[in-house]
Amino acid sequence: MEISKSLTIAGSDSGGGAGIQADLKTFQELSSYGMSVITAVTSQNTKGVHDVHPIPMKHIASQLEAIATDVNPQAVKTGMLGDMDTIHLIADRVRQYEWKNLVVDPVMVAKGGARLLEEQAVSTIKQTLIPLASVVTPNIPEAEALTDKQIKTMEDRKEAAVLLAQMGAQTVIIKGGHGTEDKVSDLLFDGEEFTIYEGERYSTRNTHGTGCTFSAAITAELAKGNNIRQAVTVAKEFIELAIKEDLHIGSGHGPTNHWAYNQYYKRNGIN
Ligand SMILES: Nc1ncnc2c1ncn2[C@@H]1O[C@H](COP(=O)(O)OP(=O)(O)O)[C@@H](O)[C@H]1O
Ligand SMILES: Cc1ncc(COP(=O)(O)O)c(N)n1
Repeated sequence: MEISKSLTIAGSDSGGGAGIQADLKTFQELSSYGMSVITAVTSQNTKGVHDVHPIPMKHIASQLEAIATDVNPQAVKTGMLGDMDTIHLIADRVRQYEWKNLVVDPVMVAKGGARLLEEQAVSTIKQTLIPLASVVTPNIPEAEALTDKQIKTMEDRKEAAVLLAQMGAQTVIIKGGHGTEDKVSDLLFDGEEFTIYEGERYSTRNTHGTGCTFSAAITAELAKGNNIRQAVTVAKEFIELAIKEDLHIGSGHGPTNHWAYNQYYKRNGIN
């Protein structure tokens, strides 16, 4: 059996809940071999982001090259990119190496409020990365920033999804974690049809890294050859269980439980 390979291009979270660490844990749990290109090292814990050290461009490029000249990933995701130059570099290399199944998680601001992307770089994401995306996965504030639209209702979300598809993304998923409804609903638009993935909204502070984990799960499933709807179905179940069965680590916004999906299936005797 050929092993699927997934790559994350993102920031490191020393606290282990988001960024590269969440992505690699998710790839591992979903049986896809994980690789990483680190764009920045954050000094972070469940209480917030305390420091950010951007990785020099030259070294981001050499990490990308090291991967491309040896092991080809079947799916690639982006997370924290920091600035315009990094976005340009990554878009350029994704094209050059002909990497397919690009999942763009347009990370802008951490749950604690720290900016992880400079404000002027929002338009660079729109112009250079979204046109290459198989899937773009903004949360509601990110979708607002990318479309310059206020999003209050499901109709607003649908209009924003259409705008993001017009920017060139093949599939758009506007995540509903920041919504105010009792249920949490993620809206998928594939250029033709809307699908709403609705689930329980769990009341917990342990949601650090939910977006990273969700997009990493989509990436791992695409790397295995699944289509986007199959990938989102698994990713929804993975993130729901990771939030529901929370771990209570740290004194702030704790991480999600990356073991929960596999433990659930073991407990229920399903393989
Ligand atoms: N309290 C919650 N209960 C259940 N699912 C949630 C909750 N918060 C977020 N999610 C799910 O986690 C994923 C990430 O959502 P969101 O929080 O909107 O993204 P981000 O972490 O990028 O801000 C989505 O699939 C969303 O539906
Ligand atoms: C390195 C890194 N990447 C992404 C996030 C976003 O995660 P969240 O929105 O849950 O804080 C983060 N906090 N740190």
